[in-house]
Amino acid sequence: MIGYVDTAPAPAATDALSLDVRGVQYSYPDGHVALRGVNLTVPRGERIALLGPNGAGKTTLVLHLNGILAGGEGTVTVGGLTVNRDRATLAEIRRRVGIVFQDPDDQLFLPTVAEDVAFGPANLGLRGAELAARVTDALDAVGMTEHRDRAPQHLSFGQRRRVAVATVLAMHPEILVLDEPSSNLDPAARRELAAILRGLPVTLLMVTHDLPYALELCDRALILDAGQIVADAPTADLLADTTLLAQHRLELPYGFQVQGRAPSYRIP
Ligand SMILES: Nc1ncnc2c1ncn2[C@@H]1O[C@H](COP(=O)(O)OP(=O)(O)OP(=O)(O)O)[C@@H](O)[C@H]1O
Repeated sequence: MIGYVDTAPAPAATDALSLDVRGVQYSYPDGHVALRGVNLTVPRGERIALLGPNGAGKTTLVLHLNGILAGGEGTVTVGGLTVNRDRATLAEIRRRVGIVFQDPDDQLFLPTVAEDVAFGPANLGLRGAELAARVTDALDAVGMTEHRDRAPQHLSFGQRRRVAVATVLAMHPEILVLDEPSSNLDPAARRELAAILRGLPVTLLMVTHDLPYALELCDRALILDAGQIVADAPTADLLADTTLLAQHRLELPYGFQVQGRAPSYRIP
């Protein structure tokens, strides 16, 4: 085990604790074991990068955070509420944990941007001025106000990703989970999205293969490999440990160097 890997018992539920994942194991119906006992604690307001090679279990873990996947061992708690199959609980969990999937087209399906952003809060029962304010604020937060009456399918990929973020922000989530937020963005769009994400007052968990993006946005990073968290440390320390990165098929871009405490942060 490397870094500050969390093997401690679950801390008591507190307002400062946004997410707690305890002993989560999961096998797909075909018997493939994807998660092998994941423990993870995220204090409110932290920004965390979830790194790991293809097939490590990152998406499987993310899908446990709002109950899309369940049924294995262990528990997931969001702001003190345990994820389970109860309908009322699931609805509240899905409000608290907003997931922005890699492909924005998975989240945009209505004729206009504003309607897509209104869809979630309208389902929560919001109407009138309150609903309008949710839409306006969410579009403002991602810099898409001027596009509110356009058809999502006429927007660029980068614009659609911003709208997908807005659809989640309109739900006032406690935790924003992003799957590969920088993929397919040009350098300017990548930088602009980073500025938006940095300014959001939410707990953020970001799955990414873009290690410089993880460094830019997240103070803390985890490596998940073969269904287990194998490192949990300040992002700079973790990315400075080139041996560790190589062990888990992670690579920094050519010429990119990180100053960190590697490998002194390792627990022997
Ligand atoms: N529906 C499924 N049925 C069976 N096995 C699956 C299913 N979905 C994923 N897996 C397996 O579970 C493991 C974890 O997959 P997962 O998609 O969570 O990895 P990942 O870390 O998100 O990978 P990537 O970086 O490629 O997106 C993989 O070995 C994968 O083959």
